[in-house]
Amino acid sequence: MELDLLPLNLPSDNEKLTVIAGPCSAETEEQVIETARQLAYKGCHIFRAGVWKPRTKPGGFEGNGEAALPWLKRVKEETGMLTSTEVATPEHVELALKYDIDILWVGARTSANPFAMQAIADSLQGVDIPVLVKNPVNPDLELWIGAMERINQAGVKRIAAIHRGFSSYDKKIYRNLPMWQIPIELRRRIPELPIFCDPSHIGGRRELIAPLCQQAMDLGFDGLIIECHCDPDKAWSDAKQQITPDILDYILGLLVIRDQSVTTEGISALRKQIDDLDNQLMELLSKRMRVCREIGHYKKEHNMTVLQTSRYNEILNKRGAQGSLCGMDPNFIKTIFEAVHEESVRQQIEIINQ
Ligand SMILES: O=C(O)C(=O)C[C@]1(C(=O)O)C=C[C@@H](O)C=C1
Repeated sequence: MELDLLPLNLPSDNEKLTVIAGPCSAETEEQVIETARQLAYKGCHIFRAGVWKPRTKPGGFEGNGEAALPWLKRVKEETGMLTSTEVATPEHVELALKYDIDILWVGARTSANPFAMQAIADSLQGVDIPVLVKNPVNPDLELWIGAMERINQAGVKRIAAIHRGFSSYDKKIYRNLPMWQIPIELRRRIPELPIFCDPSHIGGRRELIAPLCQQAMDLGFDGLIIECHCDPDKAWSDAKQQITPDILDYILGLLVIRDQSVTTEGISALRKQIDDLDNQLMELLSKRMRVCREIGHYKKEHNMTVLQTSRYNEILNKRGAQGSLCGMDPNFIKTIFEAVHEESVRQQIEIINQ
């Protein structure tokens, strides 16, 4: 199924970029209004605040619920900013609409659950409101697209994806692994779908927000959703990843926004070189596979196993080291040769079973 989309039609902060900013959670009326005022002063057009907070464990602050929605309404009245919040159930949708929230987003735990997505989609039948869908917690592109298809089937055409990274046991650098290849594949599959980056949840730490924003711009993302708090150290949730409106302004000021309208004419000669090199790679690969098939016949005649671990290891180590010397990431080389070996094994298995 293809998504039937319309432009989001959201105000941009500096012509090219849509920024949504505000606290992780709407804690108190004062905190919401103060943060919103500071953001509006810095030229921010869209305010975010979590009202219902899905926490990993019980006992944490789970949001003020409906009580916080009039605060967001006040933000809109007093600053002119659009407001947005996370919805996870049809009741949330109903209440958000009742309080004139302008933009809804669906969180990563909800987009991972088709039943929850369908219930939200059903509650949005006939409603024209932009809906931003975060990637599911697990790196499953089909699930992410499926979540957006459900919303789209309900008649919502202003849809965007939010890349918030993927949950992982390894939290050494990032809170959620960016796995950029997944939003890149989403862009390849649905080029007209706007993609926002959520550097706060990917990074989980203030220091990572600026480089993550830049990376998103380098990849041609359409917007950013960033957690901002008037007093981040005192935040009731996700304190480490929230920044002040001042810092946000500083980060956005330094951001280099790439020009997507530049034509690729100037690099056509270089692309021709790439085409020639790719052709050579293809020829070499097919020559290599021919030799592998020959080995396959030999293995069949001599009743040998296809998998030869010590040779496979030798190749991975040798080529990995060679890759480093040529300025390439050894993991990249490993991935390439793993794939080559996989195909070689597949072809040999076919041969020995003929
Ligand atoms: O050297 C072999 O035995 C091969 O069949 C070639 C090859 C390869 O593709 O490089 C394939 C399978 C083996 O596991 C090891 C290496």
